[in-house]
Amino acid sequence: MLFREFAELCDRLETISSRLAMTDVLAEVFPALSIEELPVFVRFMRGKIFPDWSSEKLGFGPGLLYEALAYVIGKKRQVVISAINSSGDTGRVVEELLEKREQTMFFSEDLELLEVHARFLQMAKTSGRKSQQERMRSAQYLLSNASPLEGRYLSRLMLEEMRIGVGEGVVREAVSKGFAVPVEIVEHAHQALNDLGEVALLAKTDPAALATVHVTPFRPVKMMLAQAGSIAGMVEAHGFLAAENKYDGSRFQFHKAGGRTAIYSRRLEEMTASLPDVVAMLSAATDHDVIIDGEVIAMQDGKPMPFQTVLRRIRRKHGVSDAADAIHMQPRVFDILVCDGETLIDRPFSERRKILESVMKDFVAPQIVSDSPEEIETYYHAALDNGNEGIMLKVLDSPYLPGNRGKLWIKIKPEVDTIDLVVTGAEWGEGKRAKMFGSFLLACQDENGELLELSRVATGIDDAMLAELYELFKDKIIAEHGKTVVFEPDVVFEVGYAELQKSTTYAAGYALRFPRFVRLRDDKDPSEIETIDSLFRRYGMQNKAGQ
Ligand SMILES: Nc1ncnc2c1ncn2[C@@H]1O[C@H](COP(=O)(O)OP(=O)(O)OP(=O)(O)O)[C@@H](O)[C@H]1O
Repeated sequence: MLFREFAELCDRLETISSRLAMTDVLAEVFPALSIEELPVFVRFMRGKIFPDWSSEKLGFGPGLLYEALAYVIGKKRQVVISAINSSGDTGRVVEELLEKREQTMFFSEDLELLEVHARFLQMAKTSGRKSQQERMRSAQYLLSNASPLEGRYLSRLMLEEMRIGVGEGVVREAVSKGFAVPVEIVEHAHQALNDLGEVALLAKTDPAALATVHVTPFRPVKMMLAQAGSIAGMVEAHGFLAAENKYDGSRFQFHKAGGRTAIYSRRLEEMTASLPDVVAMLSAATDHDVIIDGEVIAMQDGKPMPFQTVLRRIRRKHGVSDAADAIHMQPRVFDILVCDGETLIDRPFSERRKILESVMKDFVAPQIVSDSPEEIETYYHAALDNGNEGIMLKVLDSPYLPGNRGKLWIKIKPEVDTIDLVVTGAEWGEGKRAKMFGSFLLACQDENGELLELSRVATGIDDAMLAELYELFKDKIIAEHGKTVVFEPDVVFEVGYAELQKSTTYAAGYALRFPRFVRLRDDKDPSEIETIDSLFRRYGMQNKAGQ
């Protein structure tokens, strides 16, 4: 497949709003692709270069893209930056700039889809002193040979944001339709493999194998998540339940196989290097090859320390052993996904729990099993008294559903109205804070993952946190004009507020009254932020409550 054909298809998909119509287009294309092209194509559609389980990064930020483009169109970098600053859509700007380039600067070599992919892999692999230059050269090569339309999608791929509205669900349905495999089997395989590219490839080459896929060591799967609910409601629906502390720490997935170990964050980033102490503790606690789910907390004098302390440790890249001495981390494990090569995610939770207890000599999270609302209520208050966030209630016969936020896990915690939003920009501070960011611009998302801004937050951030935020955001600046900076939308804030108001100032149509920073949630992926739908529900509930 030529990259031009891929770009034309993306352009077409961008104009289609019906899910079904999108599915049909993809279901027709998938079977026609070669076995090399299919996984690449599927990942590209979703704006991905690597499988979702991979920690690999292209290492290509907006800065490099602007520079490569400036070279290709024979203009100054500033020309590119101002064009991008005045639009929100980098892909379209790249397209327009390529349209205006002088024809002598266009080398019309047809780019193949696989060749583009190979170049990306090469860009990701380069390391060392000359790596930026090498990445730049590859980007220049690709953009020089690209038509304007190809440029739109090349640049979006480089920044890993496709914006063509093709969600995971559409791809799964298209795989199901294109290769005549039941959609439940595609979904299950996707949960276990965490890579739609490989799922599509298996559907093409060995559909029978799709039904029996395994969770594989060192390919993390998404974590199972919880909804809010009530103790009474859960007991009524299920009778006997498991209740555990809801630890106020950071989620992890620990993998051990064949003498190798690794630990991954909720965002599936490998954290082995920043948590060597936790890895060593977990590894010593079992003689088996396992994939284990848990939460790591920081302890002082027998009490959990604030969640922010845990994240600070995790973010740390240098001086890890000093940090490990200063902050004592403790894992708590509560689920097991694989044991000695056997995938356990489809087994009932109660069985997995028995296996977990039999293979882990330590760190297993305490649990009660009860059908008494009073007993669970008492357990909940004890959990809070011991510095936990609340409790988790889990259905005993539930499978482990990677990435699912369903009713099988319910969280019970004190009511606090906070909201998770992604930071899209900031303003430089004033006076003694002139070298720090003063206020942060926040956004929620619509159903396609488009970001819609809805407030600024400046309150509730102390000097130490401001300094920490500066360190975190300084490498995420995409553009800057005057006092305003635009960030790559990558960091999530949890924000409190007094009230939700309708607004004509912000794109979301709502604004937060008295927003205040509660905490940094850089363990959360931006895809997990508040949606317009849930904002709408919040607004409705708030007004109902006020009547
Ligand atoms: N015993 C436990 N079992 C499962 N998850 C636990 C447990 N203790 C703590 N957790 C944490 O609770 C989270 C599940 O709650 P939820 O799905 O609402 O995530 P969350 O958005 O981080 O929740 P919140 O915003 O309330 O902290 C898990 O991601 C995990 O990090």
